[in-house]
Amino acid sequence: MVKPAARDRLAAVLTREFGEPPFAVVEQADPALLDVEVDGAGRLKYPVTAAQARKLCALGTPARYGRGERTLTDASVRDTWEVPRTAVHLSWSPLFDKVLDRMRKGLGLPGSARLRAELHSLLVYEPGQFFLPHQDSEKHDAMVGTLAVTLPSRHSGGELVITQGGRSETCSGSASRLALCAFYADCRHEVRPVKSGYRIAVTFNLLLDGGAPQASGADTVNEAARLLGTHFATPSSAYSWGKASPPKRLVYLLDHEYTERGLSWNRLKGADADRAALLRTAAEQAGCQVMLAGTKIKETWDTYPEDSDYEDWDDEGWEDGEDDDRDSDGDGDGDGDGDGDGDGDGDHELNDLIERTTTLSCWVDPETGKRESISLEVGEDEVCSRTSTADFEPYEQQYEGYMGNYGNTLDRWYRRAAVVVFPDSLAFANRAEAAPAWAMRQVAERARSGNVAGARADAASLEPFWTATVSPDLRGGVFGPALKAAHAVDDPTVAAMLLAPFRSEDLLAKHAAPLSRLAKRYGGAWLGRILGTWCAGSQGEVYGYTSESRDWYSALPVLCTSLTASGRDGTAASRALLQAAWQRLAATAAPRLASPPSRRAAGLEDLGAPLAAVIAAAANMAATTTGDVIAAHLAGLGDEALPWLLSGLRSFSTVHSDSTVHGEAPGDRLSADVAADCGRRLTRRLARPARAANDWSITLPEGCSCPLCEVLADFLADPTLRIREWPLAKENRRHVHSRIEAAELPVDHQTRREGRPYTLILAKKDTLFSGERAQRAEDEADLRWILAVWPSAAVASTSAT
Ligand SMILES: O=C(O)CCC(=O)C(=O)O
Ligand SMILES: [Fe+2]
Repeated sequence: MVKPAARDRLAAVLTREFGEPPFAVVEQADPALLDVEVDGAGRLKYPVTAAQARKLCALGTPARYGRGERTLTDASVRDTWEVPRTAVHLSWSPLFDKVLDRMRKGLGLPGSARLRAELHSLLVYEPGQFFLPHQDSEKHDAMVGTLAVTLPSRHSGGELVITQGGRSETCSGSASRLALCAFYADCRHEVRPVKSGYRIAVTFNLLLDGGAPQASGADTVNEAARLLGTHFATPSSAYSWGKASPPKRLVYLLDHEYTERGLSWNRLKGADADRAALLRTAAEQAGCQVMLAGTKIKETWDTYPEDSDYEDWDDEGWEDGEDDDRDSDGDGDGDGDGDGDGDGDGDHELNDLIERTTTLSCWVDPETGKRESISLEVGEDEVCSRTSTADFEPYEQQYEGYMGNYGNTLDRWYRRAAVVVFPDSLAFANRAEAAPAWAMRQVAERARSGNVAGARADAASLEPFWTATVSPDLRGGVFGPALKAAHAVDDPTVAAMLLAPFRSEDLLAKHAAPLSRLAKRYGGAWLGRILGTWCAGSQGEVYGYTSESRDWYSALPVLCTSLTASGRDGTAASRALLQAAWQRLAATAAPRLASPPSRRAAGLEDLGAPLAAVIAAAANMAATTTGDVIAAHLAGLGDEALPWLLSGLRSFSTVHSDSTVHGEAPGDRLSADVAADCGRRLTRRLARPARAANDWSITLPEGCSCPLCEVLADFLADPTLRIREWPLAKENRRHVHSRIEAAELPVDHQTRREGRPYTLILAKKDTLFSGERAQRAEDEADLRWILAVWPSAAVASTSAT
C-alpha cells in the first residue's frame, strides 16, 4: 500500500487529537431565569396564555427573511409574527451567565473565551406557522451562533430542528420550562409547523469574545511539526511535466463556515479552534509561519441526472431577515447563499470528480490583523482537510447537460476557511505571489530601512514565478511600486527581472521621475533595453489602438522631457523610447493608409493625437535624428496621408495652444516641417484646374494593368463618355466590380441579366462633381488654417506651384 502523503497524515493527526464537538446544545431551564415585558402586552406570565399570545401577534408584523441582498416577506418560506425589538424588554437572572458558560463548553469553545447573547427578535408562531430550513446570516464579526429560547406555553409541534453534516438536534418547547438551544451560525435549521397553541421564542445573536484554545501535548506537536517538515521537503509528484519541486505551502481547510469579515484566530468554531492552535504551535516549531485565509473551491463533477420529487426550497439557502444585512455571506458580492443561475437547481447524483481548483481569495495579515483580498490558485498537493468539500453546501452550482467531452457535468462553488502554513524562508515568496504590489512596496521599504542586501534577496526569490504572477489585470497596480523596488535593489539584473513583466502601455507621465532615477542608477543603455522589452511585449497588440495606447502616447512628451532633463543616461533612454513609439505608430498607421477612402479618414484622424505626441516629444528633446527620420517618412507617404497629417497638426496646435504662431521656436522644427509638407500637398492639389462642367473624366488609381482594366481606365478617362454597356463573362464582371468598389469611384456598376454573356452597365455619377467641389473647399480651408498657424509653411507652399 502506498503511504499517504505527509499532508494527509497531518490532517489525520489533527482529527485524532480533537474529536468533533456538538454543533448545537439543547437544554431546559427554570423560567425564573428570564423575564419578558412587551410594550402593549405587559409582562409575560408563564405559561404564556393564548390570549396574551394573540396580543403579541397583533403587535407583530410578518417576519421577513433575507436572501442575498434582498429581504423579503414570503409566507411560503417563513410564516411567523415578529414583535418589534424596541418594544421588547428583557431581564435576566444572574444565573444566566452560568447557562451561557455551559453552552460555551458544550459547543467546544475554549475556557478562556466568553459568550454574550444579544437580543435579535421576539417571534410568535400561531397554529400552522413555521420557518423553512435556512442558515442565519452573521450580523457581526464576533457572531458565532444563535441562541433560541422558547418560552413556556402550551403548544404542540413547532420543534426547532438543527442539522449539520448529516447529524441533527431537536429542541421542543414545554409548558413549564424555558427551552434553550444554542447552535453555530453555519448550521441549517428550521421551525416545524405549530400544530396547536402558540409557540413564543426569543432569539439572540451569540457573540464570542477572545480566548485561547486547548493546548496539545508535546508528542502531538512534535509529530505534527515533523509531518510539516516532510511535506515541505518532498517534491510533488502531482504533475508529470517539468521538474518536481517541493510544495510552497500547506493549506489546511477548516470544517466550519466563516464569513470573510468574521475570519479571526479568536473566533474559530468548535474543533477548528483547537486544530488551528495545534497547527500554529507545530508550525512555529517547524520554522514555519501561518496565516488564516478564505478560499474559493470549484469542483466539476460528472453526474447522473436524477429525477426525484425534489423540494425546491431545500437548496435555496434562505436566510433570516434583517434590515441591516447587507450581504449575508459577507463577501461583498451580494450573492448570498444563492443557487446559481437557475440551471443549478435540481438534484444530481455525483459520479466522478473531474476537476477541482482551490484559490485563496483573502487572508489576514498577521502584523496588522487586516483582511487582504488576494487571488492565488494553489496546487492539489498543497491542500489537505478532514472533511471533503463535497459534504458542504455549495454557494453556487451550475448544471451542464451532455456536451460531448463529458457527460452531464455539475460545477459547484464553495467557500472554506483555511490555515495556510509556509516555511519562514518562503514567507516572502508566498505573500508576493498572492499580493505582488505589496511585495514591491515591501522590497523598497526594506531597502529604505537600510537592508539593501535583504531587499535584493527578497526580490531575487521571486524570479521563478514573477512574470506569471503579474498578470495583465494586475500590471497597472504593480508597475509604480515595481519601478521603485527596481531602483531600491541596486542590482541591474534583479531590477531587470522585476521589470520584465510590464508593457509600454503601463508607462504613464507620472512614472517619469522614477524612470529617470532608474536611468541614473543603471545607465541609459540598460533602460533602453528595458524599454525595448516593453515595446516588444506590446508588439502583438501593435495594430490595436486602444484608449490605453492613447494615454501612453499622450504621456510621451512629458516622459521624454523629464528623462532628458535628468542627464546623459536619461537622454539616451528617452531617444530609445521615442524611437520605439514612432516605430509602433508607423506600423499602426500603415494598414489604415491602405484602407478604402471612405474609412481611411476616420481611421487616420484617430491617430492624429499620437502623431502630435510623437512630434512634440521629438521637438522637446531636440532629437534631430529621430525627427529627421519621422519627417522623411511622412514626406514619403502619398496624399492619402493628408487626413493623418492634418489631424496630427490640429492636435499639436490644440495641446500647444500657448503659442499661437508655431514653427519659430528652435525645437519646433518638426511640426513646421510637417506643416510645410501639408501646405505643399494642398497647394499642389488646389493648383489643378477645377473640373469643367462637361468634364466627366475619372482617373482609375493604379493597381492592375490587365486588358480589362485598360478598357476600364480608357472609359473612365474619357471626358465625354458617361455610360458604357459591356458584355462580360462572370469572372471579368467580378474583377471590374471589385476595382470600382475598392477605389470607391463615383460610378454605378450594374449587371443586366440578359443574353450571353450578361451585360455590365457602367454609369458615371453626379457626385463626381459635388465630391470634388467639397474636397476643394475643404483643402482651401485647411491651407488657410496651416498658413495662419505656421506662417513659415507659406514659403514651401509657393514653391510647390
Ligand atoms: O423561532 C426560532 O426558534 C428560530 C427562528 C429562526 O431560525 C430565526 O429567526 O432565524
Ligand atoms: Fe434562523
